[in-house]
Amino acid sequence: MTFRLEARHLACERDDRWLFADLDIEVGSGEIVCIEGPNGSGKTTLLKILSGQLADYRGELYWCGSPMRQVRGDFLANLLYMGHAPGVKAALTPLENLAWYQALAGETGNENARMKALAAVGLMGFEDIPAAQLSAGQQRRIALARLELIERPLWILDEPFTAIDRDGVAEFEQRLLAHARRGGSVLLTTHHDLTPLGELRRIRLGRGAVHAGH
Ligand SMILES: Nc1ncnc2c1ncn2[C@@H]1O[C@H](COP(=O)(O)OP(=O)(O)OP(=O)(O)O)[C@@H](O)[C@H]1O
Repeated sequence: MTFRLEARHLACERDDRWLFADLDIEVGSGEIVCIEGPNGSGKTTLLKILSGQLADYRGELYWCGSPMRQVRGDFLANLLYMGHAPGVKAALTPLENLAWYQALAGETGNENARMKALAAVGLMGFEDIPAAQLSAGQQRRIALARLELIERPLWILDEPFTAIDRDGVAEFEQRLLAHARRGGSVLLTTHHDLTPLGELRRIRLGRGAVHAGH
């Protein structure tokens, strides 16, 4: 399947200033797009708009060429969004967290697949320990196991590498690349330096560049 998410003339105002204005973005099969910019430049806001979580913006979103409001259900069925916070339930074990993610995605799955996903993110041996007792990086790895477990072509990831160690970042970067090479796509923010690759495009947001002027 080939697909494309497009934003045209996107603009968003916060606190009487434009975070971005007249912004065009496209991401399609096989592409990785990294949104860069300093703290407060609007990266999280932009990813929330592109993943359909915010409505207070100007401009148009299209999924596979159709206006988003007409194809929202299809778009959401193809999207895996991972927010800034890891979104891990502290009282649940890694295995239970993965079962919970699957339930949210409308899937039942099986324990073998969940164990395989945990092994892939380096959590073998920790599967039955409540997440509250795991380190910040291990909790982030539980969240990242979703990428292994839930098959969605478009990944929108807000700071996915927070608290991940250097070797882990290199491994996850390879996972993003493998996803793109299988025809998937990734839209992400990260303060890590990603390896420059053919699949990677960068979009830079500025800080408080334009005042809204009312
Ligand atoms: N709901 C909101 N209401 C008012 N202002 C907001 C809201 N959400 C975000 N902002 C403001 O918009 C600006 C951009 O925030 P955003 O979280 O998108 O930045 P960011 O580039 O992701 O930052 P960081 O690198 O620190 O994560 C900030 O100044 C923030 O205070």
